[in-house]
Amino acid sequence: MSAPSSPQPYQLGQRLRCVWRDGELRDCEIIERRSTDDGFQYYVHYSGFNRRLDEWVGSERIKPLEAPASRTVREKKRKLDPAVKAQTPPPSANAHDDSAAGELDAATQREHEAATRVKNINKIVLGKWEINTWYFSPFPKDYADCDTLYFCEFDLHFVKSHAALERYLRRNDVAHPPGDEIYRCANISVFEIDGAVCKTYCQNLCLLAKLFLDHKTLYYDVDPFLFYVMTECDDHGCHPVAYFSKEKRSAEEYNLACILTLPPYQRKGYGRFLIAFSYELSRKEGKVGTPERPLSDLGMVSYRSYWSYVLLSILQSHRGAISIKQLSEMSAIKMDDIVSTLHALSLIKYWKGQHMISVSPRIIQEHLSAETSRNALQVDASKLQWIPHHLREAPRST
Ligand SMILES: CC(=O)SCCNC(=O)CCNC(=O)[C@H](O)C(C)(C)COP(=O)(O)OP(=O)(O)OC[C@H]1O[C@@H](n2cnc3c(N)ncnc32)[C@H](O)[C@@H]1OP(=O)(O)O
Repeated sequence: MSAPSSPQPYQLGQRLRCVWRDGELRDCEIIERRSTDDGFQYYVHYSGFNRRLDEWVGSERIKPLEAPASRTVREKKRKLDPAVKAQTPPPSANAHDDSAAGELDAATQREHEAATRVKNINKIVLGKWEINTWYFSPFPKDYADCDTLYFCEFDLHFVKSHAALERYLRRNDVAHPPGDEIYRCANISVFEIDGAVCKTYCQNLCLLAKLFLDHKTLYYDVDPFLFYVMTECDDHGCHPVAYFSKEKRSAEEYNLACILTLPPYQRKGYGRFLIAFSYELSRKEGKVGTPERPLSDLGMVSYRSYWSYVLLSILQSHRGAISIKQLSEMSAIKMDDIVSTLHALSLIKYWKGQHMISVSPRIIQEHLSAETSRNALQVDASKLQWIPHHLREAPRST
């Protein structure tokens, strides 16, 4: 009798089904394949789900595509609305393909996916955290295929091993990000870092952030940007928890280019705090602002939540009629974002060529009641020490 021949490996691009973490089968596509001592491992993308859920799996989890996806899985997918979708913390969230994909044209989207299809770094160590990454990031060639990268959380220098990090930290006694501390309130500080001055730090921050941002392409050209790093401070230093970047000059009224809350700190209100902070900076500039597009799925829910809260709060305290323009002047939110938010809340009608805000105190109260029961971290504008970039003295040449 001859030995049974080993099964044919699955092919790249093949559509199959894969056992998901909850034991259910989900439709998937094979993106990449690698051989191991026991056979093959496959990098799979789950159809209709965000790429941050892509993962390497053994062949035992893969099944042929015989029957259509089970009704339970399909029905669950359909029932999830954008806010509910992301409620389980990512990357294990049931987050479907993000809105960003819809905002890019199909060719750009295909090109982007081809270039970044397999995650290169699987984990990072940053301060006390070991964090699973979500997406590909273009680290220099020598580091591009490390399973884990080790960062100094204060200057973002990265190395390939724990031992190398320990050696580095013994020689390095910084305990906060570079740049100027422009905000301090209780244990929270925000540092402003100029991309043209602290180039390496800002490039490293972009590379690190790209591990959690799918559709951003700023990595090396950091000179035109300012970076705002939010930290939690204790006796050991100011530990980074979130950041956003902002163009020094934006022709499109962008007041924020990229925003990230590090995964261990997500869902604590830090993203909302930084979004509010970005509008506080716009207010100081005497401008309205809007985030750079495309927004990710998580970016969209965060902005929608912030815009809704701010607009409803103004409407609640305002007496008499109010126009979109007035709302924009009071909030520093761009008019288009106000219109789309009020549409989403069904609080606006288009009548005789004009937008009419139509709202009752009861509806406002209903929307805001969930908000007021939470203890959201607020920006205290009196603690912000900041001069808009265009008003600063140009550095004297020597
Ligand atoms: C312009 C751009 O840069 S778009 C790209 C945005 N950045 C990314 O996608 C990077 C990865 N994601 C992140 O870093 C974070 O999810 C951020 C920055 C988008 C949000 O940061 P967080 O600190 O988690 O936000 P925060 O806790 O303040 O929550 C803000 C709101 O977003 C919503 N939200 C945030 N994360 C989730 C989630 N996983 N599931 C459901 N809702 C969520 C919540 O509704 C919350 O509103 P609430 O206050 O009404 O509950």
